[in-house]
Amino acid sequence: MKQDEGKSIVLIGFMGVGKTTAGERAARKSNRVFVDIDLEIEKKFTLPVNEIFKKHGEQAFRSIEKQLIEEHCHQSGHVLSLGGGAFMNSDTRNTCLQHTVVIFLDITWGAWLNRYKQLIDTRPLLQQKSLQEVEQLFLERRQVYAHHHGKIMMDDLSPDEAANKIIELASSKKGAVQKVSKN
Ligand SMILES: Nc1ncnc2c1ncn2[C@@H]1O[C@H](COP(=O)(O)OP(=O)(O)O)[C@@H](O)[C@H]1O
Ligand SMILES: O=C(O)C1=C[C@@H](OP(=O)(O)O)[C@@H](O)[C@H](O)C1
Ligand SMILES: [Mg+2]
Repeated sequence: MKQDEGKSIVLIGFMGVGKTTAGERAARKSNRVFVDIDLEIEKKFTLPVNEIFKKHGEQAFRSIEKQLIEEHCHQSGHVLSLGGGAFMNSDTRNTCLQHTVVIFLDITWGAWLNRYKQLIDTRPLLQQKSLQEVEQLFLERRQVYAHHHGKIMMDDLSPDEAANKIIELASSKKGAVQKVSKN
């Protein structure tokens, strides 16, 4: 990687927190290339995520997801929005933490609940679960998202405000991240 281009920024967090929306804006504002991993998976299967889960199963989705993140993590100067489940894979997690600046977009359960209805049609994992089970998943995953280089609380942020914070936080973390990657 050319040092002056900088590491890519990887956005993690629970489904619906705003990784795709804020990531696209952060990339545009900072002249970086934006990659949404879900969109790349959809292009590979030529199907929406929901249909991939139905026709090919979650395992097939996770396998391509892992492969695509691995490829994109080694590019410099990009903004990558991951799907909310991608970081549960320990290989993916370690690759991202080693080669990119990982930013956790966090949200409280109460604020997330306001988005639930607008998410359910397009997020297969929400369709199979009661609200209580979704909350359990939210809490479990939050512990895994705790492995990050920086965190932004999204409750009261517009997509543009979140994008500005992502750019600011990523540039402030550059030194610390370079130190980690040398080990
Ligand atoms: N900062 C925000 N404030 C309010 N709603 C948002 C915000 N960011 C995204 N949304 C809305 O929440 C939904 C999920 O956003 P999305 O970017 O797809 O999240 P993710 O990629 O984390 O699943 C979309 O309907 C989007 O319009
Ligand atoms: O949390 C998950 O396991 C998933 C999150 C989704 O992405 P978003 O986090 O962008 O909604 C998408 O990858 C798929 O529906 C599975
Ligand atoms: Mg997304």
